[in-house]
Parts: sequence; structure tokens; C-alpha cells
Amino acid sequence: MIQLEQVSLTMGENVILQDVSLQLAKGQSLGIIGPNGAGKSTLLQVLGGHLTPTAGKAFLDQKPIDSYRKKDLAKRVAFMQQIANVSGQFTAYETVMLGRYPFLSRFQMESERDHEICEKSMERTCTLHLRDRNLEEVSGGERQRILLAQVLAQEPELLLLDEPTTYLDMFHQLELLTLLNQAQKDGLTWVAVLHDLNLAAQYCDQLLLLSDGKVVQIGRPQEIFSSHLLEEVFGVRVTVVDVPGLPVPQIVISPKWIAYQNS
Ligand SMILES: Nc1ncnc2c1ncn2[C@@H]1O[C@H](COP(=O)(O)OP(=O)(O)OP(=O)(O)O)[C@@H](O)[C@H]1O
Repeated sequence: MIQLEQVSLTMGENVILQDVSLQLAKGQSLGIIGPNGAGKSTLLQVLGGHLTPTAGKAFLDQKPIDSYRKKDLAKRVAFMQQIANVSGQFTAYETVMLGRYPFLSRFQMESERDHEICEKSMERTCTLHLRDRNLEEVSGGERQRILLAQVLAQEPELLLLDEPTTYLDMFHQLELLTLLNQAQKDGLTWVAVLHDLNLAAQYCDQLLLLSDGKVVQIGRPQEIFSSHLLEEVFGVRVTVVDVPGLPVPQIVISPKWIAYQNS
């Protein structure tokens, strides 16, 4: 479904992404992990067609992403942005309805079906009770769930999410990721920037570890969760542990100075 071939992106004199290649088939999920400033959000923007690589190629279904008309792309790809970038001037329901706009022509009113889809998306994300509240009048976690309802209402084939679990409590973090895994069974492909490596390992088919704009490794969580690799990239002490009942390993982190103290 998506394919990047040696993608590089330069802004001014800064090389933000360098030689990034990846392939993701329909119905798969990918977690992008890496330290602050590694280029994760930028990579997501390239996948969404918001940024065009300065070198290399990005494809959606074998067609260059930058060759799609904006509206055609919006019918297939939804982008759940970081909530810090979202304006609070709309009600929750209006915000969710924005997800239907790629399907409406100019001056066309929303149909009964559009309303049904919005309500269903709000039900799935437990936000229906907030429908008439302004986005400025809800908590960070509620706002995050409203944004999730918006991208679900868009009924995308590819969903891109930038740190979707920020502001969510443990219950709602699991709920969001479970919802994504359920949608995946119906064919959704999704890519998320995640800072919680343990959740990323539990819910993503593949992880892409990015550092300084370069792919350190891409593979199944079991392959990425080597203490060596994570210690080198994140600069913290990492212990990889098996948890009974979980098919993937988890990590326990501690500050690197503890390693120095104990050694
Ligand atoms: N418009 C811009 N012009 C120049 N440099 C930029 C621009 N936007 C981002 N950068 C730089 O690109 C690098 C990657 O930024 P990006 O936001 O993709 O990182 P990230 O891995 O998502 O970070 P974080 O985990 O902190 O959100 C950073 O060093 C950032 O300062």
C-alpha cells in the first residue's frame, strides 16, 4: 500500500530524513519510534503527502503520493495530528464532521449517512456525550478522542497518527490501540508515532526505529527490542523482559547513570 524508496528531506541546511525506505502492505500497522527530534513527525507528514521528499520517492498504491489531488488523497488517507495544533473554535460534533468534508462537493449539505457515520464514530470513541461542547471546553484526553472520532469518520484506508496516546489515561490508551487493531481487521492500514515503546510493541505489527533522520532498523517488535540497540539510540539503560501471556517482550528502563553507579 505504501512504499518509500530512499527518501531524504532537507529543510534549509538541516537534513531531517536521510535514505528512508519502507514498505507497508494493506491491513498492516507500523509504529515509528525514536528519540525527540529524530524525524518521526516529518516522516509521517511525508507518508501523508503533506511534505514532498527532496530526494527519493514516496508511493501510495504504486502511484507517487504527490501526484494525487489533495481531495482524492483525503478520501483515502486520514491524519490525526497532535492536539496542540488543533483549534478550539468548533464543537466536538462539528470537529468530527470535518472528517466527512473530503466526500462533500462545494456547498453540498451533509447527508443522513454523514451524520450516521459521525455519530457512530463518536460512539466508538465514547465522545457522544460531548457533542455540543466546544473543543476548548473539554479535557486533553477527551479532545484526543474527539480527534480520533474525526479520522474514523473519514473512513480512511490509511490512517496516520502523531502521538495519539498523549493525554490519554491507561484505559483510554489501550482502548484507542485496540480500536485501531479492530479496524485493521477490516483492512485499515495504520502508522503511528509512539513514545511508549511497550504499547508500540504490543499493538504494531512492525516497528521502525528512527535516529537522526535515518532508519536504524525496521522489523517485528521482537527484532527491535534488543537492549543494545535501544540503549545506543535512546541513551538509557534498557532491560528486555518476557511477560507471561504477552506474545512480545517488554522493556524496563532506568537512567544510564544507574548503570554507571552499579558497574
Ligand atoms: N520547518 C522546519 N524547518 C527546519 N527544521 C525543522 C522544521 N520542522 C522540524 N525541523 C527539525 O527537524 C527535526 C525532526 O523534527 P520532527 O518533529 O520530525 O522530530 P520528531 O522525531 O517527531 O520529534 P519529537 O519526538 O520531539 O516530536 C528536528 O531537529 C526539528 O528541529
